[in-house]
Amino acid sequence: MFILVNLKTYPCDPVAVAEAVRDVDEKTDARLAVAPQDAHVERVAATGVETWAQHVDPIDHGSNTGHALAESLAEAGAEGTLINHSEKRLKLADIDGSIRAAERAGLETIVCANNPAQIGASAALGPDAVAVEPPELIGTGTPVSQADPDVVEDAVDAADGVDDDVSVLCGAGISTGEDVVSAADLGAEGVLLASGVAKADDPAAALADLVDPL
Ligand SMILES: O=C[C@H](O)COP(=O)(O)O
Repeated sequence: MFILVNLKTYPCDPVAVAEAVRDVDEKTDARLAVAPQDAHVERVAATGVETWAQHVDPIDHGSNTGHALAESLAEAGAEGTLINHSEKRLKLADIDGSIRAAERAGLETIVCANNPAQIGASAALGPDAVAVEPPELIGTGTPVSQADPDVVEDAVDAADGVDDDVSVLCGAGISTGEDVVSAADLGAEGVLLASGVAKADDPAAALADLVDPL
């Protein structure tokens, strides 16, 4: 299982969380990574943890202001990027452009989507993976893999129907190892989570619990 911890703009210490993720990653067969804010990518990557960007824009070097350039994030140490997160929605043409920008910079891609229909459309654009996240469950602590298993299974079917090389993750409310096991049982190859680690009193303990049953 791939466990991607999105730090969003939570007021946690990104380096401390990154070090905890790195330490847990070294003790489990699961693959763990962290997606910090752009300003923290370089410091987080320096810990040795697999580091992801939260977003890239569909742009190239040039006359662009206030954008996230894929090449710059890759140079800072990012190995992959989220695209179209529920909190950073893009138009279809921009999702396509962001995937192409990420590919140009050598970044792995996960396109997020609200539901199985959007997962199918996203898979058709050829990312490495897609992640289904019902927006109403994000940040609630109610795990999508247990509260809405159909949406995960339908997302897996939707992606497989378009391109079975595209991996499917699920996210929203995931915070325990039991939630991760439920996601795997539904066919997800990974989980995307945030508050369960970034807002935990003890992120290292929360991470240990996430991988314990794997
Ligand atoms: O990127 C992560 C997802 O939006 C899930 O967030 P959450 O784990 O706080 O529900």
